[in-house]
Amino acid sequence: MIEIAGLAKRFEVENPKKLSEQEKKDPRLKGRYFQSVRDVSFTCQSGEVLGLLGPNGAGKTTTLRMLSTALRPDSGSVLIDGQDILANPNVARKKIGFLSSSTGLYGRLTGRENISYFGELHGLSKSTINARIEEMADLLDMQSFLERRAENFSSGMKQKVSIARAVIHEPSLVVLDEPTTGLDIMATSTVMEFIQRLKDKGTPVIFSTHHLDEVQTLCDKVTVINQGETVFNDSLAAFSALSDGQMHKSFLKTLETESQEKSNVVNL
Ligand SMILES: Nc1ncnc2c1ncn2[C@@H]1O[C@H](COP(=O)(O)OP(=O)(O)OP(=O)(O)O)[C@@H](O)[C@H]1O
Repeated sequence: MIEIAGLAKRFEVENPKKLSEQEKKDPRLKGRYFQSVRDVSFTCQSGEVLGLLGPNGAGKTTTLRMLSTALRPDSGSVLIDGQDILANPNVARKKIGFLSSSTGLYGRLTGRENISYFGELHGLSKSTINARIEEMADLLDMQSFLERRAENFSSGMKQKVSIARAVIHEPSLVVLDEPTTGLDIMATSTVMEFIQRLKDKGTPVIFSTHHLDEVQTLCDKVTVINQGETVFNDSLAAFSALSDGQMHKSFLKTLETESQEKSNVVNL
């Protein structure tokens, strides 16, 4: 189980001229700092899939990077199975499988070598790595390109190898930043089936997405972030009930939530 409470992260603005027009008007901009994440809280238990939603720039990636220890929060806590991961980042790296939206593959290595390299970094034996790769090659439909160099992979091939690489060590929590962005329908459904399989095994999965159909199909819980703050945190059923099952309307409704009402909506 993972418990996140009161996460916050601000960045120093190096060049205010480079801010977008939207960022210049954003209430999170305070002098020389942009408060990307102001107050984010949610929990995800064994066997649950949590969908993290929010408009562009809401703070989803920043939040997921803090969970994965790639970024250190300014305040707040992250507990995995009761362990404080901010105090024990190495424990966290063993327990979490993180798919970042920006990490690339090594182009000169084959798909297999890219995955294997991460397995070695995690201290797995050659035989364990090979067995895991075989299993994931089937689940993620990678057999046809596993021995090819990654430099000419399509987006779908890259994403499948990146996912396999992120979970090679069988982490107890999987965090995926927009896992299906840019993928075609076949690759998307393979990735979704893979998430479903993790769920069936009892592994909690947290993933960010802009695709509400994925949330409807896979998620038990929904967390919506707007301008760096949690504005909704409850079950999929409660999210759906905000607007008689019309997911996009539910989403828009959560964004209308005033801060004063937040404490009523956020149900930790
Ligand atoms: N290293 C950084 N330095 C300065 N500002 C940053 C940094 N990282 C993120 N931000 C800003 O913080 C805000 C939140 O960014 P983040 O990438 O977390 O949003 P997001 O919800 O993942 O958006 P999207 O849906 O577009 O991927 C954005 O305005 C972004 O420009």
